[in-house]
Amino acid sequence: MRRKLVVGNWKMHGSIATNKVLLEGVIKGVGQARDADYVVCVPYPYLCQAQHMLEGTNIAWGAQNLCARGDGAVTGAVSPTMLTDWGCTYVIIGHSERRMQFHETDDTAAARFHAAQEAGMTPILCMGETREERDSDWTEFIVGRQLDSILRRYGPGVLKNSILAYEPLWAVGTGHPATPEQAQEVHAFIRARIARCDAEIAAKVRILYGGSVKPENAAQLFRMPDIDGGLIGGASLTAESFVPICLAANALDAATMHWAAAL
Ligand SMILES: O=C(CO)COP(=O)(O)O
Repeated sequence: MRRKLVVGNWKMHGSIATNKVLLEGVIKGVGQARDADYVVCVPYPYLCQAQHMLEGTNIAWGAQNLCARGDGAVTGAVSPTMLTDWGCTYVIIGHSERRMQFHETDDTAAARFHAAQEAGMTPILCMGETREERDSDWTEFIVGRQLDSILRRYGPGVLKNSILAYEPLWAVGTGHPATPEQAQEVHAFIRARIARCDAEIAAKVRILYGGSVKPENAAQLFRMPDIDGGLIGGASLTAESFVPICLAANALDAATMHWAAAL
């Protein structure tokens, strides 16, 4: 039984004042929801604020990227141990915006994925195809390649302490999410590909869906058998939209768990 997980990716949004309102709202709305896991991935300058406000709550915090190298002469970069110093337990790796705008590759994503784990954090590896790639029927080729960049280097064992996220680029920030069936199809593909290496790990790894998840569509997406929660961009920026998404995951999980326990 996989616990649902909802991760907010604030991207490059926020200020000390607006974060305070947002986090207070999320703590109030989600504080009692114990049947799923919650994380917010904030811009680096706000890690201190996130730690200060979230320590002792049921909401974890993380970063949106890291440098694979240890402390050293790398101007502008942030090392894994700097993140753990601020209590980060999660870090997003290989987001499509990093791949497209900062020329990150499968290779650098793999190195950062591994560096995050070495520092004791849980990496959230993002994968997904563009609209053109989907229209050309390349979805499985692209997502398979992105997944294999990790599997081929480190083997399936590294997935024990990691999260995978399917984020089709055509759904990110567009207001046009994948249908639950479209997302499920790719999630099942990812799980089956891992199962070829290790069936037990494949059954346990959590795979999130990201791309225009909103309160209106979260429950339908989270109900699919291979969708274990969401990676939320725009809708994670206000408590009014983020809390209902978190609660959708919580309610589903509680309901399924009770159902499973009754069997
Ligand atoms: O990129 C995303 C999360 O990482 C998804 O963004 P949106 O929810 O704004 O589509």
